[in-house]
Amino acid sequence: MHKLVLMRHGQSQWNLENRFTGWVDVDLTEQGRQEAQKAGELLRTQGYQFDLAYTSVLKRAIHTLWITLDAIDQDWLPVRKSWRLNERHYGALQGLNKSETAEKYGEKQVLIWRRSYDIRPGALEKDSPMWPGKDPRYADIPEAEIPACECLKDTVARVIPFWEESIKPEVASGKRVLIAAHGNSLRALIKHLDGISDEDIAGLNIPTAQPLVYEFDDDMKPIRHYYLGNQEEIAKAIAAVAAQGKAKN
Ligand SMILES: O=C(O)[C@H](O)COP(=O)(O)O
Repeated sequence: MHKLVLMRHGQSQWNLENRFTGWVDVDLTEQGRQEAQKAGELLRTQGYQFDLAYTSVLKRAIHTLWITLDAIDQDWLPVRKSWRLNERHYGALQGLNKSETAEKYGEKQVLIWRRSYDIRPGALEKDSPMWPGKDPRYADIPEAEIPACECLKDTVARVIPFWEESIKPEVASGKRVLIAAHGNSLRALIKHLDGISDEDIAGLNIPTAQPLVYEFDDDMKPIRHYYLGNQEEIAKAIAAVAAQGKAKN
């Protein structure tokens, strides 16, 4: 049996402000750092140790991983960073407040932008300061692959090859792996692992900084998965993520 631990980053500044974030490199809030610390302490008390970690190239996930590894005294752990684990790119929605966007365009439209499988939001213009093509961390991505926006299907198309080619073989070889990533890059991976339909994935929301354990058989077939933390707290956090797209008035 093989285990894998997935974890979304802790609360970010734009989570707190309820803004579409995507590839904008915002940091954790103090609460987000505390959430990461609590997750690390939970992993430590339950005896988790790792051989390898993966994360994105966005600081909210990287800092979550740093804090978590420090809490389990594994700051030394090898870490592989990839843009393929980045949050889904929210295009022209990035920076907009989700509730205000729901007031302007309707909650139904925001739900479609947030949770439909293959409907993209508006694209960023290439002259936008948020266009990733000028960011040196993405210098190795062919221009044609640099996203100006993504639907979840696009995120699946970049996450799953990375899972199959890099992460899955390490887990299959017996390495204990921790992935610190983002709500939608994890939704893309979980959709693949659990065989969730394009329709049903709309109902999946991931709370911040809650360790999610996957167990696989020796053929890497998922056997079961479970959150380690307080189940009532996790259910509330999941509901809060789902409600982010509600209009205030
Ligand atoms: O990028 C963002 O806005 C969030 O991290 C994920 O947003 P969502 O839960 O609205 O998809």
